[in-house]
Order: sequence, then structure tokens, then C-alpha cells
Amino acid sequence: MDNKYRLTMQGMTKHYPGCIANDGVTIKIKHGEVHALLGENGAGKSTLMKMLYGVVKPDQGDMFFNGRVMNIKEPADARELGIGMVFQHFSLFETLTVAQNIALALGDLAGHSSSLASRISKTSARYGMPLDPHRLVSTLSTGERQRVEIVRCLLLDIQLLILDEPTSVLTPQEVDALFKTLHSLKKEGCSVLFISHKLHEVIELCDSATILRGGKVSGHCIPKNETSESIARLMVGDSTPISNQTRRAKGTGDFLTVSNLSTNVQALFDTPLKNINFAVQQGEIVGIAGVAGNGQEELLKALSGEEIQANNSAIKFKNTVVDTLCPLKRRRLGLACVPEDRLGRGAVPDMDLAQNALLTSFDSGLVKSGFLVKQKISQLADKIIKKYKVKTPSNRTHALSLSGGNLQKFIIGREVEQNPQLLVMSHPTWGVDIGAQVAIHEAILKLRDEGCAVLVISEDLDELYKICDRIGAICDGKLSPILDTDCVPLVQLGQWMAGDFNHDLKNNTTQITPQGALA
Ligand SMILES: Nc1ncnc2c1ncn2[C@@H]1O[C@H](COP(=O)(O)OP(=O)(O)OP(=O)(O)O)[C@@H](O)[C@H]1O
Repeated sequence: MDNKYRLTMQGMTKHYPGCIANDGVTIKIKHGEVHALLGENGAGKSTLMKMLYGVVKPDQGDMFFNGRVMNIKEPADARELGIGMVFQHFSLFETLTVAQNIALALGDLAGHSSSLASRISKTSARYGMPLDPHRLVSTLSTGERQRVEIVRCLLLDIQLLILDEPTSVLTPQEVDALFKTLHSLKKEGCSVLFISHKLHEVIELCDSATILRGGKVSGHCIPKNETSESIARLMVGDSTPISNQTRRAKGTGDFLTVSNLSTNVQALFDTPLKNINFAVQQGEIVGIAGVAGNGQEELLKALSGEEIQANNSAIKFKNTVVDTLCPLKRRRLGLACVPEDRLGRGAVPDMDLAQNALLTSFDSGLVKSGFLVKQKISQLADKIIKKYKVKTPSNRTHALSLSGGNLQKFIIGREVEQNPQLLVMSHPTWGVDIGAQVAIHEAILKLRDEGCAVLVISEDLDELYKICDRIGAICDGKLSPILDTDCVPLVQLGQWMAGDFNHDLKNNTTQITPQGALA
């Protein structure tokens, strides 16, 4: 086999019940290149990477590393060869230090424990991503946690680094730092496989790209010679819209009013909310930016009723104080919610899509006299699948076996189809391909235009600027001012995300007063 390639995967095939996730896929990666693996949701990217890393067994296909046949049975075999993978979801133990986490993950490959801490410091400094090996993971920002995962790979004699959607959880500054590290790795001859739906980053960073569609290779390109639009076309074909016109709107009267919301720490690593005041009007979209772990989850739980706070705060839906109401009663007042964690809170992994549709829609005629109306449930699931282009063999497929982006489309569709009066969403298009992003944004804008109040909590600033009428940021449990999006330059939003907003808060005229009226 040709030694000029770091990695060759040839004729890779993997069947799942009802679908072929990879159908004879061939991909070749040169030494020292950053290679993008692109494709719409469900195209087969994760499956291909899981076969490479030994998490999934291929039905067919051959793999060669530095010209030699690879025999990978489990991730440890891949690591032994110098292949490192950073998954979308980090797998770190919060109560352990950086060094303890790395020792656990690497096992025997971590070397002697007495020297591990100094090797972590040296390696992380060398690649420009400083890390204190003795710090508890619970005290690290998301960007720093990602560093732990990357440094874990770099401690080995790394020759191929796989990054799955690495930038979706990073601030713009952290993305810059990551790209510098990847450039250093590249100079040393390390190859990088980069999976992303953010095409402008692919153009900036990647030397070449392989595009998958429907489990097959649909094309190759040199990203620098392309535009985001032309790459998107290669990914989704000609018939899917890849851009939409977004229009700003002005709301008409508050639907959600939050006054003096403070929360207590419920679990060890919660970020308590500190005196939060804001309102979302009917017919507008308000966006809250912020780096993960700054109170977003706590805010969503307080609004949905998953965590009920018995203090002097007030959360009102129109004129009803909902502070002590459970999630079901809030739903009945018009709330729909899309949590960040799609497997576990957004959907039950081991239930099929029809059952998952029932979970939040059972009030809409799907249960009669205590009995499930199975035909209606199935029809609803099919409607969501069709309208939101969810790729799945049927509504009997378990949520767990959908690709991440397809499950996200299903959950959004399920909530939007209930015609809520208040829709609270966390990261609505996280991991969703460009065609589906457009479809989801259209659905949210349509809801807004029909009078729904929408709150979007997200780290994706492009998305927030695109669809939100007003925008603010959350940092360490405190909320910045919320202003018209077109009046908040990116630099200012970045400052707010870093907690620098006390001065702006004092001067802000759009915050609500503790009594709940607009100041
Ligand atoms: N464990 C599984 N059981 C059944 N089907 C699966 C399983 N894992 C993946 N699939 C199916 O294989 C196809 C490819 O999924 P995969 O996760 O590889 O796509 P992807 O390109 O990574 O998508 P995304 O961008 O949404 O993450 C999808 O149709 C998915 O539903």
C-alpha cells in the first residue's frame, strides 16, 4: 500500500438495521495535512470515524496506516498506533484533576505517574494550550476541558488526530488558539481529520476535504478554492435551500417576564443564577450568548420548571406567576422547551421516535380515556419526520440510533409542531447540517411571526446574530443588558460573554425593573 498516505480507508461498509451508514467509502489522508470530513446529517461521518477508532466493527473494508494494514479491535489499538480522537462530548470526571483524568484515559500508555504532571505541563505549553495538571476538571472552562482531551492525545506519539465538531463549544478566542495548535501539529507532520458543519472554518483551516452523502463519497475538494456555498452544495445537492432571508421583528407585549431570579446551588457544579431580569415579548426572538457552564442550563431549568425555586423571584407567563408550577402545568400555559442534552433530556434514547413524540405532545389528542391512540401518535411522528427531513428508516427507530443532527431535527420539530406561545431552546442547531439549519431557522422565524415568544440560548454567535431580534449574554450566572441585535457589535457581545457588562447594565434602559415593568 502507498506509503505517501498517513491513512487509507478503502471500501468501508457498515450496515445498520434499515440503513447503510457507510457504503464502500474510500478516504485517503496525507502526512501533515488537515483533512475535512464533511456531509449532511446522517451522511455517515461518525460511523466512518468510529470504525477507524475501533468503536464500531466494519462489515467490509480495509484500513492502512503509514502503508501498513491496520488491525483495530478497540480504541486502545488505535491509540497504540498514534491515533487520537476528541469526541463531540467530552468524557471527563469532574471531581478528578487534569492529571488524574489523563492517567485514567491512557492507562498503561500514560507512563509513570510521578512524571505525568510535568509531561502534561510541558506538552501543553509546547502546543500553546497551557494547562495546570493539578486543577480539578470542575473548575475548568469548556475550552480548557477540550485542551485536556487534546493534550491527552498529544502525550502519545500522535500521528493522526481526529476532531469531531471541535469548535461548537468554543469562544472565538478559543477557536483561534485551537487553530494555532493544529498548525503546529501539522508542521510536525501530524495529520488531522476535522469534522465540522462550520464551513468558513473548514475553508480557513483545511488542506483538502472528502464529502459524504447518503453513506457514499460524493466528492472531494480543496476548501481554499471553494466558498461556503459551493461546499454546501456538494454536501446537500441542488434541491435543498442553503440560505434564508432573516428579518428583524419588534415584539408586542411581554409573554415571559423574569424578575430578580436567583437560584441556589442544587448540584455540586451548578452555577447559581444571580438576580436575573429580562422579558421576552410575543413575536420576537431573544438570544442569550455565553460560554457553556455560565448558568445557561440553570436558566433553562428554572424556566421549564425542572427546578422550582422557592425564593422571591417571579417568572411570569403573561399574567400568571409560574414559579411553583411543575413542567406539565407550564406546558399547558404554552411553554415548549428544547434542552441542550438531546439524549437523556430531549429524547429518551431507548424509546422509538413515535414514543418520543408522545412524551411532550400527549396533551394534543394522543391519549383518549387513558388509552394511547397509536395511529395518531404514529401519524404525528411521521409528520415531523417528513416536514423536518429526519433521516430514519421509520418512526419505530430508537432515538439512540439516529445521527446527532437528525435527532436534533426531530426534537425541534416535535416542539414547534405544538404551536407554543413561548419556545425556549438551547443550541437549536447544534451539530445540524447547513440545509437543516435553514429549515430550522425558517420554522423558528415562522413561529415568531405568528406571535410566539422565542428565547434562544446558544454559543453559536453566527446563529444568534442571524435570527435574534434582541441579544445579550450570560456570564457567571449574571445577565448582561439585552439590546437590539443590530446595536450590539460582536466585540461588545464578546466582552459581555466575559462578564464585562456592569457599566452597560447601569446605562441600559431595556432591562426590566424588579417589579417586572419595563424601565
Ligand atoms: N447504532 C446505530 N444503530 C442504527 N443506526 C445507526 C446507528 N448509528 C448510526 N446509525 C445510522 O447510520 C447513519 C449514519 O449516521 P452517522 O452518525 O454516521 O452520521 P453523521 O454523518 O455522523 O451525522 P451527524 O452530522 O448528524 O452527526 C444514520 O442514518 C444513522 O441513523
